[in-house]
Amino acid sequence: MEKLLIEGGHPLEGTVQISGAKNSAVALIPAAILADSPVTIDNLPNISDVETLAELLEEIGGTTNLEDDTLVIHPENMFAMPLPNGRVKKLRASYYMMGAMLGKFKKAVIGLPGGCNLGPRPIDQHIKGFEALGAKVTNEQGAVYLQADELVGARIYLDVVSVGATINIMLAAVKAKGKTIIENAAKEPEIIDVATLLSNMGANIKGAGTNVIRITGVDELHGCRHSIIPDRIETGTFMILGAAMGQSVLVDNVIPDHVESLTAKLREMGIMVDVADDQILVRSSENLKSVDVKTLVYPGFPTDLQQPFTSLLTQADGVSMVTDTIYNARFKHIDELRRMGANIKVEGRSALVNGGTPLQGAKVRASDLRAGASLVVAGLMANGVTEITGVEHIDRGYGGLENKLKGLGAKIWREALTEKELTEIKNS
Ligand SMILES: CC(=O)N[C@H]1[C@@H](OP(=O)(O)OP(=O)(O)OC[C@H]2O[C@@H](n3ccc(=O)[nH]c3=O)[C@H](O)[C@@H]2O)O[C@H](CO)[C@@H](O)[C@@H]1O
Ligand SMILES: C=C(OP(=O)(O)O)C(=O)O
Repeated sequence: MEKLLIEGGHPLEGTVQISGAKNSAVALIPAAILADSPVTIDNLPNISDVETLAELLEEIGGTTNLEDDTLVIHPENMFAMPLPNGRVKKLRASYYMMGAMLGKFKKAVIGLPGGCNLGPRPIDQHIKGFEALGAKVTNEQGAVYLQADELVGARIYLDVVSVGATINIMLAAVKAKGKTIIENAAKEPEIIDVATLLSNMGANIKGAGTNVIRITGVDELHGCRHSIIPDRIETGTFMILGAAMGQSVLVDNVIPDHVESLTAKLREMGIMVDVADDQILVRSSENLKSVDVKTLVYPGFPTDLQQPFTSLLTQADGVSMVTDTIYNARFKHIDELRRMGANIKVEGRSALVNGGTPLQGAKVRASDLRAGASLVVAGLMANGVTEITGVEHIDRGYGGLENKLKGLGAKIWREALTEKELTEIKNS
């Protein structure tokens, strides 16, 4: 196990290339199960979630070949191998194995997923969708058992707007008999990306990116080649870093529309944000203004940027209120920011950030992926050295983070954990 060390206070300058989107990649890889010939996915991020999913595909008899940022998936010999334990617990997106395997084999056994601990993350809407398509679903000893004689299209209204449920139902429905209509569907760009891949495989999907998705089932899906959209959360993280420490940070290979809510908030804070076709230039400012922010479903402010954005707000003048309407317990980073000198109070779903307190380097722990991002932002702004453990969470979603930051002039490096630190973590 490793830790990240950051010597704070160095300005950032230069260009950073954004990788393919994690939350697309982790759905596109399971989607390939549905094809009957090879699927090639380009622009993959170099993250552990991608590795874990490729390994899961191998467990069910597939072969995968990862070279640079391209993954070739051979689904021809896959079978309905039960996956009740093991790797499925390492990430959230293993839930897509349910929809994809149900769609392909009409049965699946998948352990309940892992992923970031953000408070309760039920999958009742996924199950509701599978059942509406005709599957019998039971939950036994921490694994979900799915079985259908045949899948038949249905009208499914999501009680909660859910990215995972929308994609999972699409995966299960593309080969079902007849028409499926998903109402109150999520509209995130990653959903359009998955629908694009499935359509290129031969699926018939209309309305992805709106709140009603119509799918007409087809008998066969074939292989194809697909390039992943840029990661809007990595884009936003580097924009926040630019706002925090950037003399001038050019975030390259992005889709600016996907981060409009963040661009607007940064401008409200007094940050200069220049938007071009596929690049965003961010320059910090001496006087950051406090702002209130509320996370919402897309195109609202993304919950996945709430934590890194909170770190930036610690340096704004005045009090900012951060409200997470998606995950009410996504505040595990706050205690760690307090260790670094931040003045933040959590009240219910909101964090009140009393800005303008200088941050000091400290030993902190990333409890989840974006908590890790928030501590990296804080560490770069702080005086002295910050040591971040829990790096395995950061590695689930940010590929080559140190190299990208070093390229901008940051002083950041990795070290192996000492025996004492390993024991402390085990006992905590
Ligand atoms: C792998 C992946 O793509 N992860 C993203 C996905 O997670 P994930 O797909 O898990 O998130 P959802 O969009 O499903 O969750 C949104 C809200 O709906 C609730 N809910 C969800 C499903 C369900 O069956 N029942 C239910 O009540 C959740 O508890 C949460 O409060 O979208 C989240 C919200 O943008 C992001 O933070 C995650 O980065
Ligand atoms: C919450 C996240 O990831 P996951 O859903 O994979 O846990 C995230 O990417 O911020």
